[in-house]
Amino acid sequence: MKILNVDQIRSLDQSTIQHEPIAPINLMERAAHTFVEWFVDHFPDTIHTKIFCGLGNNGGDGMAIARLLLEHQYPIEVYVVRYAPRESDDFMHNHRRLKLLLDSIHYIESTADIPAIRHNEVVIDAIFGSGLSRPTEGIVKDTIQAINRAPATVVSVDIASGLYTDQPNEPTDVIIEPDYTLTFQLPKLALVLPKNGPYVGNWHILDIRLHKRFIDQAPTSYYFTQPSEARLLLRKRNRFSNKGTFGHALLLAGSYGKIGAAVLSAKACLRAGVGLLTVQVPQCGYTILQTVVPEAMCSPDRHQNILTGIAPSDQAGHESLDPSDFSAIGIGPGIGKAPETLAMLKGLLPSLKKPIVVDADALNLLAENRELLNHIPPSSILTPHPKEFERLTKKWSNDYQKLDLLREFAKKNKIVVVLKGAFSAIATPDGDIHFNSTGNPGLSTGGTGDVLTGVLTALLAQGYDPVEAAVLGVYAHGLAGDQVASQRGSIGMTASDVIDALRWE
Ligand SMILES: NC(=O)C1=CN([C@@H]2O[C@H](COP(=O)(O)OP(=O)(O)OC[C@H]3O[C@@H](n4cnc5c(N)ncnc54)[C@H](O)[C@@H]3O)[C@@H](O)[C@H]2O)[C@@H](O)CC1
Ligand SMILES: Nc1ncnc2c1ncn2[C@@H]1O[C@H](COP(=O)(O)OP(=O)(O)O)[C@@H](O)[C@H]1O
Ligand SMILES: [K+]
Repeated sequence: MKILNVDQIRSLDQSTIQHEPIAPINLMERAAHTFVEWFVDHFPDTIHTKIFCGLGNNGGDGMAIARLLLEHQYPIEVYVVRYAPRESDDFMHNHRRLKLLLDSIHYIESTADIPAIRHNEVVIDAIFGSGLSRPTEGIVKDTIQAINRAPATVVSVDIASGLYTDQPNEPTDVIIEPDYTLTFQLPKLALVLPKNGPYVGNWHILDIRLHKRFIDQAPTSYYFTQPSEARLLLRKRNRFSNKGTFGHALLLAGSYGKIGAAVLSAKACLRAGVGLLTVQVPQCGYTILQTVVPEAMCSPDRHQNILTGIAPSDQAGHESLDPSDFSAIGIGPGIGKAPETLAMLKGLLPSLKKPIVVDADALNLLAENRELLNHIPPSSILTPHPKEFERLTKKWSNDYQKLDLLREFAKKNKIVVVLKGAFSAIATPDGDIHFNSTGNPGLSTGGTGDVLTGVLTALLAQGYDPVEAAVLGVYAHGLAGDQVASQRGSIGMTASDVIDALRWE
């Protein structure tokens, strides 16, 4: 699903009005209807609801929502924040209709007009939507602060009032902090950025049937992975397949005290459908790996405690590995940053031809030896969390700048970069960014990144195109986390739970 910018959204509204065709006021009515459908599903009709409206079309939505909630018998109060002398036409239309049904509509012109808001109430925030063009001030700012101080549940219409749709806010901006955002038709860039967490809450998309052809043709570099899109990426298995069909992956993982990282990646790699798996671990990990992941072959490193190289045969009879024998290689989980491990990377990278997966300390080694980036095979997948990404690039001052850095880094190095976190951002060598839609805070626990490395390595080994592998793998990883959360809650989720919950259907 595409993410469009504010100008495109405005044109999309116009295109819908022109081509469907539909009168603007009826489009507003449709938006209000979809909002109310969601609202009725989530809140009983006994709940006291205060609706705060601005004077533009977001306020118009609020007026229409108020009327529809009245029809559903909700006890509502409506407050119009009078910050300017002029209202939009569609606001005025809905204001007139509401006045016929509601004895009193309240107007907020000074702080004395702001009502007390109690904990057992719901606030609907319809002050500003995508039309926000400057920071909130005066009576709007006072009203927003009062709503934020109140213990009530807050639901924002389209986007929290005060939050820009596709550009950074200043830290001093006053913005509604909703529990829910119900956004129309398409996700907005602001909704997937970490710093905006408090101004977004749980957000959902309401389909208001805006002009599909316009959306299909609109240029964008931002996408949000929908379940149907992820499902389409999944390859069907041939009845006559054999284990050779699904590739042979090599994982280079683990060091003394971090063999668990190797175990987790290995198990996840198998659960993501790889045909054959070899794991190279330091010798201290050999027995562990052979015991807990018997499905994987294990190649012990020459070194007892760290990884030092894809070893040629030695006197102890350790078999030599040839990187070109593997359909995909994943490097990094738990490997540490010993000089010998760096030497291994330096020796290995230039010899590789196929895309690989690079994670964790392998990324930190790259950050400290940036010339190695030139030897990463094209279309490889790097999976930094924000701190690792900062080490690879530089500090950013806001999330929008971070996205620019991410895009440039992926383009310049011709690689796929998965910047992990809530709504992980996957940057492609072409400069597109796909935000993941699955996952939850339960995944913020040690080892889930190692699981992702195993999953991505398995998908590459099976021949998935690297961008598709990243989009599908990150989606499936998050979905597994959601599955665990729905069964046992998100607190206390472990990386092993996530592996067990991986499903490919
Ligand atoms: N155009 C359409 O067809 C539809 C629009 N819809 C609603 O319309 C909203 C956008 O409406 P508008 O474009 O009227 O804009 P808003 O209602 O978001 O804002 C109203 C106006 O306030 C002014 N303004 C911006 N920032 C301000 C500030 N900080 N202080 C004071 N005034 C400020 C601007 O002139 C802006 O146009 C969407 O978010 C959505 O809720 C929906 O009804 C769906 C259909
Ligand atoms: N709040 C969150 N919502 C969704 N996914 C999350 C959240 N926090 C972490 N994750 C996911 O969990 C994984 C954590 O990876 P990482 O930070 O490398 O952990 P580790 O190094 O401990 O394995 C990533 O895939 C990330 O996207
Ligand atoms: K709003």
